[in-house]
Amino acid sequence: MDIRIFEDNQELDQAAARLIADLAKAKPDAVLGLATGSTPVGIYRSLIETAAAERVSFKRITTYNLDEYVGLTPDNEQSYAYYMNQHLFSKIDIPLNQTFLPDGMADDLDAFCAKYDRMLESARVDLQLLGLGHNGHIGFNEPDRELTAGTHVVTLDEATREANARFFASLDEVPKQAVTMGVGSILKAARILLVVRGADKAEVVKRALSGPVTTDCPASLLQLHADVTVLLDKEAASLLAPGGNQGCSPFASAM
Ligand SMILES: O=P(O)(O)OC[C@H]1O[C@](O)(CO)[C@@H](O)[C@@H]1O
Repeated sequence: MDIRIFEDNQELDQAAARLIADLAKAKPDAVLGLATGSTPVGIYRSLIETAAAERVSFKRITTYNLDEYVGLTPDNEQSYAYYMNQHLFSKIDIPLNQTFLPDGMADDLDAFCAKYDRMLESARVDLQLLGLGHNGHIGFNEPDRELTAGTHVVTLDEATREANARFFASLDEVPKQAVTMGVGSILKAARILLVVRGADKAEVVKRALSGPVTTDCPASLLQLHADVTVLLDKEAASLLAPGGNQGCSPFASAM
């Protein structure tokens, strides 16, 4: 794992945006796996700026998002479809028919999941952006005795609903279910970019990067992937042993 630690959150955003922009330049028809939540907001802002400054085109890029709430229409401000349009798609030149998210409104969710997996199979993700939940979830793959490889419907942990309630008017409005790519699909990406910020995630960062590989912490499965880049702010990295077994040079810092 290539772990980079940043003193400055804007530099972290720029570093993540740089990786995505460089991929789009080197491979104009690249397939991106995208994430939502608070973590990528600054990354998308920085990517939009970089794309404008360096004339990076997304016209031939295809994107697949990790997850979506069940029961929220794309025009619902809390849906991840709305989030992606607001924070990225409406501000770059990507054709919307090349952007894909799980459909949490599908009449037959299981059939939709199978279809999403077929799409992911035929378009291998070049770079998968990931955030990290406090309980170690990636996408909406919650800790469990067993994890699911493919796209599936998941019942959200109460802790996840509570963490995400800040985006809704009340906890009651947070959907109880979501559709998420499975860990198998996530691990199939050629390269993974995990981004984590904040002291409140220091413990789970330590578990994910240097703890045992276990379904109790789905992000720990990333240790099995050959090409993972991790961008952390110094608070999120605060419990990692300097130069320890997570393969990290302390404060590799801003590139
Ligand atoms: O960036 P945040 O808002 O802390 O969310 C972290 C994780 O939670 C999710 O948004 C799902 O709850 C993930 O997609 C994300 O990786």
